[in-house]
Amino acid sequence: MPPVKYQRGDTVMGRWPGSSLYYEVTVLGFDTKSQLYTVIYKDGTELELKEQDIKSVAGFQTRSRSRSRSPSRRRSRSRSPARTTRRSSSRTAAAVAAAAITESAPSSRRDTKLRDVVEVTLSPQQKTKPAENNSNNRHEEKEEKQKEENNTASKVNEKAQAQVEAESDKNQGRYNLRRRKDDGDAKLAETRPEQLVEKKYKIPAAPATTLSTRLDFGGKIGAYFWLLFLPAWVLFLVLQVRQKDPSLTNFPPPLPALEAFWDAQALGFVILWILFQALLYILPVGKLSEGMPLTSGERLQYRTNGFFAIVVSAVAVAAAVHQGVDLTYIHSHFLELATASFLISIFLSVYLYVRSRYTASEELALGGNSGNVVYDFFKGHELNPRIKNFDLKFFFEMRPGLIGWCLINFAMALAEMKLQGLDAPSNSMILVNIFQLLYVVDGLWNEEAILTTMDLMHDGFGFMLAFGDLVWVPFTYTMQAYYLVTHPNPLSLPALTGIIILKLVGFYIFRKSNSEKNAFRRNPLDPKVSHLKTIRTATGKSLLVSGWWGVVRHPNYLGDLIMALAWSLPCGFSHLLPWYYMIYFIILLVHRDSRDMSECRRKYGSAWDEYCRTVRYRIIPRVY
Ligand SMILES: NC(=O)C1=CN([C@@H]2O[C@H](COP(=O)(O)OP(=O)(O)OC[C@H]3O[C@@H](n4cnc5c(N)ncnc54)[C@H](OP(=O)(O)O)[C@@H]3O)[C@@H](O)[C@H]2O)C=CC1
Ligand SMILES: CC(C)=CCC[C@@H](C)[C@H]1CC=C2C3=C(CC[C@@]21C)[C@@]1(C)CC[C@H](O)C(C)(C)[C@@H]1CC3
Repeated sequence: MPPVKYQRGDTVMGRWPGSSLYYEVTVLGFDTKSQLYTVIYKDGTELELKEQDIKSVAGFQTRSRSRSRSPSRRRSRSRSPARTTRRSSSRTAAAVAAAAITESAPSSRRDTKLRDVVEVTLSPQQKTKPAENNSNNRHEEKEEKQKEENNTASKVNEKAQAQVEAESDKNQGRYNLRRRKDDGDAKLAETRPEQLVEKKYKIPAAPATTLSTRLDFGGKIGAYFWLLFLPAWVLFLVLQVRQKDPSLTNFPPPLPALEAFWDAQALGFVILWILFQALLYILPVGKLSEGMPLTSGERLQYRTNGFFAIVVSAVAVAAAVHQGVDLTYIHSHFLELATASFLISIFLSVYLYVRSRYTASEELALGGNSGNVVYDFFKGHELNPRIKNFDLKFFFEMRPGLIGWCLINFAMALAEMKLQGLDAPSNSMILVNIFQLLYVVDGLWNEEAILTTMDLMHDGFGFMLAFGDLVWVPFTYTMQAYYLVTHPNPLSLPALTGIIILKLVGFYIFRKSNSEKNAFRRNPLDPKVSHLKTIRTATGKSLLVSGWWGVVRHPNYLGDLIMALAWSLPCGFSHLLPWYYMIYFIILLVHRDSRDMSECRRKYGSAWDEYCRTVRYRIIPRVY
């Protein structure tokens, strides 16, 4: 086993996750299994870092000493990554970073015997008004920025500098990256304005479990559970919806013979469908969009021609129907098609896991790196698996399953007409079809926006997403349409109108909020979002605190949930089954919200806490 490079108690420079900024940290330990160092930043944030994200202090110090500074200023330079003072609070994060890398005095004065570390923090000047316009300080800021730009130390981080400068003229909130409380949900430690606070804290005896290693979904045991439960649940739903009376009193649904699951033709159709979508994806039609910067600073390119793909698919399906292809096959062979998709998702997940074992560590997702085969297989290890320019995660999330969902819904409408002897689908079926088609078309029209979502930016690609994209979406999101085939639910005109209004309201919130965040993440100076208030974070990125993202922390989830309600209502209240999506979606989004909270807290430290204090509710204003 190679020797451990940095020892417990060493003071080194650690990269701030998600950025290329380095701050002074103290090594708390090294986990041989995960090969990660647990380090503590001066503000008290504990993280796990890979060896390549750690550098010795010496390399940084050589560039810094040429600066002449007043003692007080020098003192303030030795603080935590995001520390703010009256003068420095308005500096760019890169400048703060430059500051952070220039001095190392306090913790190098550490008494290693006592294992104490001196933490110096300065409270923000206007902590109670985090998102106010700091225009009075503009001139001072510019001067300060100019000085920082001339400083050779700031060159260490040119990329971050450029990114942050793009945001520097915006309304900026002030933040304080203090030592975080465990329940950092908007509860910051009391701070005294304009006061230098010296704190001492002990290095824990053993490396603390940090947020970056916290395993989601119930950890390793949970991964086993979900691997079995998710396919079993899809099977249950598919068998249940086929029943004449799909109520829970008829549980469990009768299990069909093994042959009923398998149909080679169904497998062939699914493979053809995926290949057809892949072909549309690689066609040099449509825009090439850039993803968010990776930790390396690189940006991947994505062919965002999803709208083109769904239009061509619709034309192809219409042509096939016109040629006499009976799409009700999808209804009558639902189980076989689901089984075929499941097999493909297993095959894909195994491929993804195996290739992730040979992938360079900087291309791996932060999660899905537990060292446990089952957990990593489930959660996904590689962040952006690609075959040449073919991005697998992007493709599978946006194309075969999503467009397949609309195809299945359409097939259900035809099946309803056939089985109920109708000339046209029922109003309920039309609503469900149009609502969900609108959702998918909107997603594909705004395909670029997916590049700023959690899945694309943070999650690895493994079984969970592969199964989610290929099985879960097309075979469970279609439950309402499937249910309506044999369970008609006539709607009165007022009910119909009410449901349409509800859908439109949900859609408006969903679209506006997603577009606002996407526009902001792509270009904070975009006139559509440049007037919004923000909080700057130590990574150089800012957080919106007004507009939609100032109402609740996940306005997009709120809109999505309202739409989900509008999808279930056309099915009436006779059975729970068509409400399954609504119930599942509440659980999914509440869980996603808490995952995102942890991730953002890890990334943004107390700037995130500040955001949470300002925007108190997660999804539903004044309720949750
Ligand atoms: N139908 C379905 O099955 C599902 C639909 N969805 C929908 O997909 C969409 C995307 O959802 P999801 O990926 O979960 O999450 P979001 O699109 O909400 O992305 C979360 C990220 O946004 C950034 N962010 C959070 N708060 C702010 C802020 N105040 N200002 C600026 N950026 C902020 C953070 O990333 P960073 O700071 O790193 O940029 C955070 O990690 C949603 O509309 C959701 O409803 C999601 C799951 C399933
Ligand atoms: C239980 C289980 C297997 C969960 C897997 C979750 C996935 C099904 C979802 C995770 C995020 C998704 C998104 C969409 C579909 C469902 C999955 C893959 C999405 C593509 C639907 C269309 C929207 O417009 C969207 C683009 C915003 C959305 C993005 C997230």
